[in-house]
Amino acid sequence: MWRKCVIGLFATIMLGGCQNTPEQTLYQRLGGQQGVEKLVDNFINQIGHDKQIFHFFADSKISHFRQGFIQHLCAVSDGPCRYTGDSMVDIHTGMMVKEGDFNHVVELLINAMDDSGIETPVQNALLARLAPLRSGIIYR
Ligand code: HEM
Repeated sequence: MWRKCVIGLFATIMLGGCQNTPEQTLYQRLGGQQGVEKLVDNFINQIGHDKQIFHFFADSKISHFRQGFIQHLCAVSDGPCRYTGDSMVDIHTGMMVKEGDFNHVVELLINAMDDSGIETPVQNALLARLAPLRSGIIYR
């Protein structure tokens, strides 16, 4: 009798638990809008202190880059945004970004995610979404 009750209770908790915890989007796992904005601010801070990458941004308007990158990350992570900026190819054409530069920017993004306290599985999920963009960014 007790055993049946315990099993019944366990099943109820498990099913209830499933119903109450729908799968989170990557955007939510990044901390939503606040989390994405903090991540981009940490990323800009990383770029600002980096000798290899900073020169690419020397003529850029950082407030415009910030808004565009936030919107792009929000859209890429299934957040409630639509990216309205130029394509990755159009933006990065003429920069001649080398493979090593791209890899270094990824490292800076990882540093920024560490600074934000984003957990490794969430970091990996975001990097997996950005990796396919590589060919549209390098050697253009
Ligand atoms: C996964 C990698 C990358 C992603 C997702 C990405 C995404 C973006 C986006 C969305 C913007 C537009 C922001 C706006 O609206 O102004 C942008 C701008 C820019 N990106 Fe990237 N980017 C990546 C890698 C790189 C790399 C490797 C470099 C150089 C080493 C770079 C250099 C720049 C520069 C200089 C701008 C500003 C252009 C301007 O001032 O108009 N990006 N990027």
